[in-house]
Amino acid sequence: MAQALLRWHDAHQFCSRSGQPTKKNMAGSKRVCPSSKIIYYPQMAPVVITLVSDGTRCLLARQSSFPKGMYSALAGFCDIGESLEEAVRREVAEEVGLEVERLQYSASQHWPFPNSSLMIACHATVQPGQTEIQVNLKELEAAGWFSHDEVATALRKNNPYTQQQYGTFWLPPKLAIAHQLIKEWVEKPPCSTLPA
Ligand SMILES: NC(=O)c1ccc[n+]([C@@H]2O[C@H](COP(=O)([O-])OP(=O)(O)OC[C@H]3O[C@@H](n4cnc5c(N)ncnc54)[C@H](O)[C@@H]3O)[C@@H](O)[C@H]2O)c1
Repeated sequence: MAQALLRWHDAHQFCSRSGQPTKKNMAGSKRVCPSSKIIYYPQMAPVVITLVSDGTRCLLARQSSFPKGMYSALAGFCDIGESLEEAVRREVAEEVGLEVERLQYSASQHWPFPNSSLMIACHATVQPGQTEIQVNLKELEAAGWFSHDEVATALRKNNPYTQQQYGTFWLPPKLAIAHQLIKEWVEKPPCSTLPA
């Protein structure tokens, strides 16, 4: 959190209107341009992260930049003007070609890498019978459905060091909200849902 704030100050040294240097306030909570009087506040980008389920399986995906063997839930930045529900539906459709039927909010997390994001985690379901995925290879390297047993076993054994070595499937570490979302699904598949 402190590092994220320091990075934000470092990247906002100049006013985008006047081009003049901005000044940090005593608390470090904002920067002001003495010339244009514009006040700059630290910002976070909202990101939706969604664990899609068809009732019995969950959908996990990986990007080529992920460590070898690691699969996670689908994530993507919210666009300007979008609601959380719209962002979830768009991201799931764009990345794997599925239509979200229902969604349920789970939790949120500040994520400082590489810049500040507010991760908004949701469970989503698709209609049984409409589960054929079309992986968008511009965004993902691979995606697939995983059974409850496969995911529960991966969670129990989750050790990035050995699993990367053997190239077996593993999940994000505990500090990531993706891990909590997957754990939640394994322990108690969501039952109360909101219309998407
Ligand atoms: N905590 C977790 O469990 C967890 C899990 C997955 C992803 N994440 C984080 O979520 C974020 C988004 O994930 P992703 O897989 O889409 O990331 P990504 O870094 O692959 O970004 C995808 C694309 O979004 C665009 N982009 C970058 N910054 C943006 C911004 N501020 N607003 C709008 N678009 C932007 C870029 O074109 C980028 O290529 C990343 O910061 C990632 O680290 C966190």
